[in-house]
Amino acid sequence: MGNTDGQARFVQLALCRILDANLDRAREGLRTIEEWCRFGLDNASLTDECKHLRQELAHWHTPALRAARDTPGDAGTALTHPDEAQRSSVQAVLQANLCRVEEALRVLEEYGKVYDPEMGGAFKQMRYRVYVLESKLTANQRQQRLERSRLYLVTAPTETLFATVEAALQGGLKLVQYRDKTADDEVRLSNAQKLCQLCRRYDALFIVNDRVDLAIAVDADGVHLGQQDLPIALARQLLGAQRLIGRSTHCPDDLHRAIQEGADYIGVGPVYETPTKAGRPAAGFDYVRYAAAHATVPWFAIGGIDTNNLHEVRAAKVDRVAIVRAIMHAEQPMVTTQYFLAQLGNGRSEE
Ligand SMILES: Cc1ncc(COP(=O)(O)OP(=O)(O)O)c(N)n1
Ligand SMILES: Cc1nc(C(=O)O)sc1CCOP(=O)(O)O
Ligand SMILES: [Mg+2]
Repeated sequence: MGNTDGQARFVQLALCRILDANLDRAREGLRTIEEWCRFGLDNASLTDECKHLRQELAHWHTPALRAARDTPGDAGTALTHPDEAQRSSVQAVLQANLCRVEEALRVLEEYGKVYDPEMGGAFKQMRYRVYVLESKLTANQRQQRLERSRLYLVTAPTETLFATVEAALQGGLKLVQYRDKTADDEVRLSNAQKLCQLCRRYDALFIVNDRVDLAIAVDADGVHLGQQDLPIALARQLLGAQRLIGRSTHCPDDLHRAIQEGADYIGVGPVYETPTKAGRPAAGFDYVRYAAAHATVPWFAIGGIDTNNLHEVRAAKVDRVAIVRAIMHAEQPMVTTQYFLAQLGNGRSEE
């Protein structure tokens, strides 16, 4: 009998320690996420949601559970994973902390059911709220990063593909599209995988041209679709709400349709005729100025833009440009990228 009592007390104590440790874990993780929502994203509603979740956790974190804490006797405190010592980017910090919160809430849900019948349901509900937070955070992150991008490198299949893209990333580029109209799928998949990893290392968005299947396969940030490519609605179904979809536009009708169909950004061009898109006539500056006045999503002027004509393009109220040859064929892609970025700056072009 005494033994059974002892066992029951041991189980109760272990339960309290599990709940205490996971309440701490979830609260710390949420606080880490909250700081980014507040100071990094300046997003009041996401900040508020983190705070409310933390307050609800605090409500369950009773003195009885805290009293069970035995940090010196906890065999787990010395265990760390090498990944914890180093995070490659803010994204990695957020991802790790979202996982941490979700895992902790799952543990709280399972063991909480034994401790207090109301705990299971409460933590389950919180876990779903964290999934929603994660979706909003991911979608918002990509949109915000897109908004901040003024220079968009669209690749061409050169022998120095990876070195050139890496040089541009070292120059500060934050948005890359993999475009290769001729390679076999096997090569495209492998190139897209490598470029995607490269972009992750430099905290840059990675978009795949034309191919929704490749974008999904390599977990890209989005896809770019031309007027002859898949409809946006179908791509959205396949890619989900969080990935970016870009659409090429060549005239005002294209622009309004793309925005109405839910494109996250549009290409506007060709500004000048270009051998990269041989046979397509220039859309010209009238259309560029129309886009400047009417586009309600980020838009990138594209087609024949280089360091010599950038000032003329800027004068047509262009804040964002997409470039193929001027960077892919540059002698010094890093320096050229830095030049474009410096010229594009952060603000609006001269009135
Ligand atoms: C940013 C950007 N704008 C336009 C295009 C051209 O897309 P599309 O008309 O589908 O032509 P291809 O690139 O597929 O030949 C683009 N890729 N990126
Ligand atoms: C791929 C592409 N799309 C265009 C459009 O107008 O939709 S122009 C273009 C080619 C841009 O290449 P470059 O910078 O070498 O001129
Ligand atoms: Mg296309």
